[in-house]
Amino acid sequence: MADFSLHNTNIPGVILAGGRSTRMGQDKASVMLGGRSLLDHAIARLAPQVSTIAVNADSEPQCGLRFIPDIIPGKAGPMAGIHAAMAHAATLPGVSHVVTVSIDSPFFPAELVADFAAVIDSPAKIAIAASEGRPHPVFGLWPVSLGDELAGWIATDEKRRVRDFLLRHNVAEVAFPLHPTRASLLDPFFNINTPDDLVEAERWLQVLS
Ligand SMILES: Nc1nc2c(ncn2[C@@H]2O[C@H](COP(=O)(O)OP(=O)(O)OP(=O)(O)O)[C@@H](O)[C@H]2O)c(=O)[nH]1
Ligand SMILES: [Mg+2]
Repeated sequence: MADFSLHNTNIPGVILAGGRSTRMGQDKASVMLGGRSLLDHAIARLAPQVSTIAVNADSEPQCGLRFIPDIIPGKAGPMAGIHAAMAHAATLPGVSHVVTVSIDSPFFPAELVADFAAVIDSPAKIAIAASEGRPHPVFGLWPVSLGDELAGWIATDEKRRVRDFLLRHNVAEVAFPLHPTRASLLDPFFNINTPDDLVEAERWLQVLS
């Protein structure tokens, strides 16, 4: 039997909205989808699942939520945002893990945090999302105790690929099913990186029940 279980009433969430948005050509947080910004989509989807929400970005978003910039300078990639999330969550009382979601996947599962929490059976375990056999490691539940180690890894690893960091740890990959719509099945981690992806996301929004 597992000797550790996570109470999913005290898991803070961080929306990862940093990065360069090169392919989109504009800050993804303020990109509009179905009349709402991607930031508002992420907040609406995450709020029922977490105890608090903070936004990791380069500049303060106009949403009134706690703003946590990268601590490690130089746009070091998604792991820098995950590091900022861990450092922030480590200041909150009684918190062992923090969940991260990406700003550019607005259809992520409503059960994300509950399904992550269910597989955490030791304090140092990481859970990351997968769909259709592919991992989506920016969607993860991270032990806040890994903050210092992650900072050291970012400082020394050349490529700073999330997958390489995960290889060093106890990780559970949680597979999420495709989501039924009035058209075909939607990958809940559908990712908006380009203006064309945004057009496709608008089409998905029309057929979601
Ligand atoms: N904090 C932080 N987050 C980042 C950084 N780079 C990417 N991200 C986040 O990581 C996730 C995946 O980002 P991508 O879509 O791969 O990259 P992007 O920089 O937003 O866009 P591209 O420049 O088009 O690759 C998103 O949630 C980004 O906000 C970074 O340097 N710092
Ligand atoms: Mg992306």
